[in-house]
Amino acid sequence: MKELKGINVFLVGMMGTGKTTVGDLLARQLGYSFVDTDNVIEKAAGKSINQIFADEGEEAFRQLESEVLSHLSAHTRLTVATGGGIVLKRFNWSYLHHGLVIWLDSPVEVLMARLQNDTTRPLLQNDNPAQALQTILDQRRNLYAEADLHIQISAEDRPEQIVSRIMAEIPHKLKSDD
Ligand SMILES: Nc1ncnc2c1ncn2[C@@H]1O[C@H](COP(=O)(O)OP(=O)(O)OP(=O)(O)O)[C@@H](O)[C@H]1O
Ligand SMILES: O=C(O)C1=C[C@@H](O)[C@@H](O)[C@H](O)C1
Ligand SMILES: [Mg+2]
Repeated sequence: MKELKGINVFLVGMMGTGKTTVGDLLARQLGYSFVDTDNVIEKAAGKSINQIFADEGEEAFRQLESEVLSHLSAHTRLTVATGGGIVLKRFNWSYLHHGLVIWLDSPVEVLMARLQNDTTRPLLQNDNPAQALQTILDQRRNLYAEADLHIQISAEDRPEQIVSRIMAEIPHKLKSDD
């Protein structure tokens, strides 16, 4: 899309909101390459995110996440699916704000329905994952809201529809910033 002038697009939002799923489709539509920071971290570390959290702890994971983000920011024409917690470090925003940041915002019930049988999110491996999701969203809502574009997602929205909405919104967003 020519209006973007090659700047990177970052998808932020809660676990299960669809950053990886939507990001891959969006990259194709934009003619961009797709990168997922969680996947890059897993490949670089040679182990799963669960294993990184178990062996080294969340803070070590967050350090790796910042390093990956800083490396990616040397490139252009990327659609980046970020980890749900990328917004937590103020430092990360110095990279995110060089691109266009899109918040994919799904209600906790939708996230829960999607992730209830998923064991790959370490922060949800506890007795009450629905409560954990709600607590995390409450802590991060104001941070996600710093995104340039807010896309609200309901249970019926297919990934292709979400991509269409994003494609329609991007030119408006860039124009209004002129
Ligand atoms: N719009 C959608 N409709 C139905 N299912 C979806 C939709 N978006 C994503 N999913 C499904 O929800 C699950 C979580 O999606 P995804 O892995 O893309 O989320 P994420 O935001 O990347 O999460 P994380 O931050 O943990 O990496 C996957 O099983 C995916 O297939
Ligand atoms: O929301 C979060 O804190 C996380 C989301 C995932 O993308 C992974 O980065 C990891 O499971 C942590
Ligand atoms: Mg993901």
